[in-house]
Amino acid sequence: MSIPTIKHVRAFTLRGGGADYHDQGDGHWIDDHIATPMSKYPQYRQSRRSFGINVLGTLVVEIEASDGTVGFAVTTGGEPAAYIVEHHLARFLEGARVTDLELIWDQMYQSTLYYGRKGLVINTLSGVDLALWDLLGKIRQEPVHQLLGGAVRDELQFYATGARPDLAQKMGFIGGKMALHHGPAEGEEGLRKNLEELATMRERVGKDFWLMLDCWMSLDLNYATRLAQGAAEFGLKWIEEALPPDDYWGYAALRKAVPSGMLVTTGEHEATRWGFRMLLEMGCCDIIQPDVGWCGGLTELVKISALADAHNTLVVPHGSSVYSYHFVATRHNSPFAEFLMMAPKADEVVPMFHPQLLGEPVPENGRMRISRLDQPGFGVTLNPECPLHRPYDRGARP
Ligand SMILES: C[C@H](O)[C@H](O)CC(=O)C(=O)O
Ligand SMILES: [Mg+2]
Repeated sequence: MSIPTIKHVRAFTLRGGGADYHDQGDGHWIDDHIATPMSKYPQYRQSRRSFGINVLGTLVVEIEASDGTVGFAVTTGGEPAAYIVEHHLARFLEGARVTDLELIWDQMYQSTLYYGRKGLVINTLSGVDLALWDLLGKIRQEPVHQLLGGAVRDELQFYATGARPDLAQKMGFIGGKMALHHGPAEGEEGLRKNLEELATMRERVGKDFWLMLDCWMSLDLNYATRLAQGAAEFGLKWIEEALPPDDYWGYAALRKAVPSGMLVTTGEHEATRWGFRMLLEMGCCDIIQPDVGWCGGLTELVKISALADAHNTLVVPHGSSVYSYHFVATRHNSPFAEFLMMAPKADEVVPMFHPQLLGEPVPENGRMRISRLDQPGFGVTLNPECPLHRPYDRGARP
């Protein structure tokens, strides 16, 4: 059986929402006084865009096979990621077989170790890996969830991340996760406001609806512990990413300090099996939340998930739309998924990577039938109305 080879790899950039979901306009809930590690500087407190959260933009990776099939993926990374793809990573793909996922992953990872390991480089590698899975699915005419071993359930269930868990409840989601608004630099008054916002939302949604707080790396152990203790009264289900990602010791201590029954979650800014090994072996959290577009791609997420399973830890991937849906469908230890509310007021369901993808499925009544994912590859196409820019064009290969 002849297996197509990879003919050409191309990297493009795109602006305006999509995979770089923080790249939104004024008045969006996702940029409205959200606590961050930069909140200690008053001038960077009101807007995350003010400190550059959206400087990178979206990276689009396209991989063309010798039979003319093209796979693609989007992630965060923009122009510097495009440079890494075109000038460094492409060499490990062009000429390889489209089935060489493990070999290509290892070569991309080992060859960038001296400047990579986490962050931008692993985002980039993840984008390439996802594009390769898309290509393989298209060549085999199978959805990625089938390539992964097949779905273990008929539908996905979602919680919603956004400013309005009360509306998410009406839309059928199983829970709502709000961004924390005030960090330690805003003192006792900020802490009180955080708890008041939670109390108000609990009153609106009633007793049983899940409510979670996303702290986006903004707290210290003392503040996080006091927040968790204060939030217990309002039935907080989990406290997310309370501490900087490198503070494994802080997470382990926080997990012991939170009120019984409250979960500690983290991992969206962690990468590779080696990073997640730290979280798992140190007992840092109850749920890990890798982002498949940032943690090393699908090839790596499968390994991270197996490691988590052996530690009796759930894997609920961060955001990432179809790239997460195909994965969650296939794992017993991923019982539900996240849906990021990208409508500016979080008052309606719009596709998570809008406007960059076409054919991106969304939850209906908080659920999605797996059959919605039954298209070759990840089942999405690039929206031709979003203008692609190829900053490091190496031209077409013969
Ligand atoms: C709302 C959070 O600050 C962030 O923008 C998204 C996130 O961390 C999550 O969905 O989880
Ligand atoms: Mg988060």
